[in-house]
Amino acid sequence: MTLPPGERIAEELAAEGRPVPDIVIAPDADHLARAVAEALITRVATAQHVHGTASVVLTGGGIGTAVLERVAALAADPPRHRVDWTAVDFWWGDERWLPAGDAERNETAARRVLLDPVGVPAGRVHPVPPSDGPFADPEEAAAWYAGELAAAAPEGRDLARFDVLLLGVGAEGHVASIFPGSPAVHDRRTVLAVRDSPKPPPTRISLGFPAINSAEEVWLLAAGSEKAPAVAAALRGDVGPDQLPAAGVHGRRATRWLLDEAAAGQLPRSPEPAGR
Ligand SMILES: O=C(O)[C@H](O)[C@@H](O)[C@H](O)[C@H](O)COP(=O)(O)O
Repeated sequence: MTLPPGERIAEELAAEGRPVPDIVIAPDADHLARAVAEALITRVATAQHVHGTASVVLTGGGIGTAVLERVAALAADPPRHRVDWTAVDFWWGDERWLPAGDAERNETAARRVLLDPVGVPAGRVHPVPPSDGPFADPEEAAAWYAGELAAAAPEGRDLARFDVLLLGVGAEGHVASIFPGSPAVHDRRTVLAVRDSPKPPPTRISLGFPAINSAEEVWLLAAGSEKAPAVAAALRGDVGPDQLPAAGVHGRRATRWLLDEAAAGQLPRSPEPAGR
């Protein structure tokens, strides 16, 4: 599999003194999902080696779910992939405010394709509350989820440790349920209710920037040519997070953009080697 790095844009960012994210470009969405799944398993295994446990924040969306399907397939080959699935905590970067078990909930998809097949224990799955749960409205549910994140904080930290936080990227540059020009962009809370989302359903709960950017590693996933303008603008840094929320996220230790060729289509590229 060819995964050429986005060398030229990295050089440009470095020349401007801006932090250089890691850019990986896979040939297509299928190869991307496989490559991200392999990388995620390796990262989780490493975190377990160091901390005894690992913690992953999941995203909704097509490529995010495809990655989890691939992780489940790889997990069926334990001699190659030694992850203890009973020692991985799963949180969500955003959720749709819908009843438990609704097919549109990010939790429902994640349980079906990965969490149930690999046998993650209930106590390690931390779903955002559903609309038919104990909370009267998404604001109350968001406040409760913020409390859960705080309660899981290791000593010396305010929030649970996130080893990897996955984020799909919308064509207009949204991440989690932080949409361009919405109040969520400026909200400093760790978890917030989102109303009037331009992407259905309209009511959602999302981590805010402070929680997203507390992750050790943030992995932004994008496949398809409709994502190319947002990806290029976010990486060039010429548009701020208010217009392009994807431009406002970064991990404490690493920020990785994991793209397919189509989503990377508007990035500056190194010249083709002579003779090709
Ligand atoms: O619940 C959601 O809708 C999301 O978490 C959302 O932020 C998603 O990740 C992006 O819209 C990308 O989705 P696609 O990969 O399907 O384009």
